[in-house]
Amino acid sequence: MDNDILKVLYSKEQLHEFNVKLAAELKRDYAGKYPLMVCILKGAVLFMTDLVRELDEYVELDFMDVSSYGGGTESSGDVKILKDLDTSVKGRDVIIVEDIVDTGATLVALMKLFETRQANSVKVCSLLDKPSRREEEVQVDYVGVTVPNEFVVGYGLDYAEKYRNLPYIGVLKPEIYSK
Ligand SMILES: O=P(O)(O)OC[C@H]1O[C@H](OP(=O)(O)OP(=O)(O)O)[C@H](O)[C@@H]1O
Ligand code: HPA
Ligand SMILES: [Mg+2]
Repeated sequence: MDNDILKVLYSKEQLHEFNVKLAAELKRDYAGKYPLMVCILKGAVLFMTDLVRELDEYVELDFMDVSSYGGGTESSGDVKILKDLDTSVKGRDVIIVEDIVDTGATLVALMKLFETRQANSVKVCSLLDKPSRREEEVQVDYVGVTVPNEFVVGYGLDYAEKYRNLPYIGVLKPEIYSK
């Protein structure tokens, strides 16, 4: 897999630092609150499992699978719920945990949904933010790092379902996309 990578953007050590920073912000804002942390599958799974280990607070975890990218690098803009939550969000303080906010389409759909379901509060914690590609206006409350306008893979992020298990985040060699 390493051979397919053009450059590493964030090393394993840097990703750990982002998690420590984000956990400190969440601890400060959610002390004594027992938030419901919603991991958006599949991309956010590695991030959320590392983030919560830095938290040292009571939190509830749930998982939702939504998808808009199919196998490629462009959002279809059509967000489908593939797996819904097990928990009711009514009256809860929800933290949406994302690996990346790109066009914003996924988040807009989720914010609307949780509002309809009467969550007490909904905030967004995303490891990566790519504001250069935004098509929908969304507020990302907690950001690990702002990324350049490149398609990134690793640490949960895929290209055609591959590379999620890379321990770092990087950019693929151009020839990988033409295969
Ligand atoms: O801001 P957007 O343009 O909506 O893009 C961000 C979303 O796209 C990716 O998920 P994807 O739909 O590819 O599913 P996956 O997490 O299973 O890869 C990523 O994990 C975010 O959830
Ligand atoms: O840059 C990205 N990489 C992988 N998946 C994604 N989904 C939205 N943006 C990206
Ligand atoms: Mg994806």
